[in-house]
This record gives sequence, structure tokens and C-alpha cells, in this order.
Amino acid sequence: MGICVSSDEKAEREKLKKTKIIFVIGGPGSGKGTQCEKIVAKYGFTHLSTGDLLRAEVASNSPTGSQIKDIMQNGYLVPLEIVLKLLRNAMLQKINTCKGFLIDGYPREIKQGLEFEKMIAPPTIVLIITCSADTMKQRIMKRAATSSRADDNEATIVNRLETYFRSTDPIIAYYEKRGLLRKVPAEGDADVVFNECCKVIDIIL
Ligand SMILES: Nc1nc2c(ncn2[C@@H]2O[C@H](COP(=O)(O)OP(=O)(O)O)[C@@H](O)[C@H]2O)c(=O)[nH]1
Ligand SMILES: Nc1ncnc2c1ncn2[C@@H]1O[C@H](COP(=O)(O)OP(=O)(O)O)[C@@H](O)[C@H]1O
Ligand SMILES: [Mg+2]
Repeated sequence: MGICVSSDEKAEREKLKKTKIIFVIGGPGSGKGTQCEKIVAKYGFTHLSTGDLLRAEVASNSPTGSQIKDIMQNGYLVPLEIVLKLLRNAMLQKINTCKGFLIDGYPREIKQGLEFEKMIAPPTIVLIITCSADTMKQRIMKRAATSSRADDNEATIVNRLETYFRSTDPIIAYYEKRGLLRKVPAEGDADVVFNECCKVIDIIL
């Protein structure tokens, strides 16, 4: 039996289908958040970071927050249903005022991408920010000095990197096959990486 939706929700779903959606993926510390900040400043897109949405849920002390706190602290993936529900609600809240979405940190496994497309819409492009495990580790340890994030520490970063490398290859293959993947090397300076991101975004505007 199909889910019965209100006419408002139907209208919002139609709007989502017509809105540019850029998945921004990459390992922990690759620079997703930094690049999204620069992209928002230049293009006015709406930035939704699944990590930030999940941390807000933990901070709210909701039952869901308590359920995912340890998962995040250990660097494992939060269940698909939880992260997609938070993300979809955040998108629906912003749909009437947004020029396009930057979805930061999603999908992290192929089933997340498939479910997103079923529940919301296909991505316009998938921007993957790539750098070495060593570079990511160094950047996280540097960020740890100021981030006060429970997961920015030596032990957890090992899990987060393992999680990333294990679950991202199928995502790369899937979107590459569909011609939607755009790779941006991110070993250099943040502004140099940003110039490369702009070249990819300018083409889809
Ligand atoms: N050298 C360099 N550092 C970066 C770059 N992008 C981000 N960083 C730094 O690396 C750390 C992780 O960046 P962040 O954007 O939080 O990465 P995320 O975990 O992928 O969201 C932060 O301390 C940033 O200041 C970059 O392109 N070059
Ligand atoms: N799409 C997602 N699916 C499952 N868990 C996620 C997702 N996005 C974030 N998380 C959880 O939140 C944590 C922090 O994510 P994030 O803030 O994006 O880290 P970073 O920016 O360092 O890559 C992840 O380690 C994971 O536990
Ligand atoms: Mg981030």
C-alpha cells in the first residue's frame, strides 16, 4: 500500500526533484566541511552536513540521540533510517528558500544513495574530495585541538578511515558508471581545492 501523502508534501517532493542536489563525499578530514563553506559563500547553496545533523540529535538528548552517540564516538555508520530521516526533514524545511543543496557526508554506503533516490531525488552530481589516509589523519589531529569533537582522536580516526575506505568503493563505482562522479584531489591548499570544486559546479549551473 503506498504511503498517503498530503498535497503539500506532494508539492514539496516535486520541488525536491527540480532542485540541484550535490552530494559531497570524502573521508574524515578530507575537507568536505571546509569546501562546503566556500561553496555556500560563492553560490548560495544550502549546506546540510549529516554529521552536524547527527551531533545536534545527540546534543538534544533525544532517545535517537542516545542510540547513536556511541556509534558516532566509535566511528561507525549510524543506521540508514535515522540519518536519512534527519536529512530529508532538514531538506523539506529548507526547500522553499534554497537554491540547491550541498549534502555533506552522505551517502556513506551504497544503500544510502539508493534509498535517497527512492525517497527524495537523484543527485545532480557527486563531488568526491580525495586525499591520502595520512593527510586525513594529520588534518583530524590538527582539528582535534579546536573541534572538541568526541570522535576526533587517534583511536576513533582509525575506525572512521576503515569505515570510509570499506564502504566508499561501491559508491564511487555506482556513480562513475552513471557519469555523475566528479573527483577533486584535495592534498593541496584549501583555496586550490576550491578552484577545482568551482570548475565542476560551474558546469552544472
Ligand atoms: N591543508 C589543507 N587543510 C585542509 C583542507 N581542507 C580542510 N583542511 C583542514 O583539515 C581539517 C578537516 O577539514 P574539514 O573540512 O572539517 O573536513 P571533513 O571532516 O571532511 O568535513 C580542518 O582542520 C581544516 O582546516 C585543504 O584543502 N588543505
Ligand atoms: N551518512 C552517514 N551515515 C551514517 N553515519 C554518518 C553519516 N554521516 C555522518 N555519520 C556519523 O557521524 C560521524 C561524523 O561525521 P562527519 O561530521 O561527516 O565527519 P567528518 O566531517 O570528519 O567526515 C561519522 O563518523 C558517522 O558516525
Ligand atoms: Mg565535516
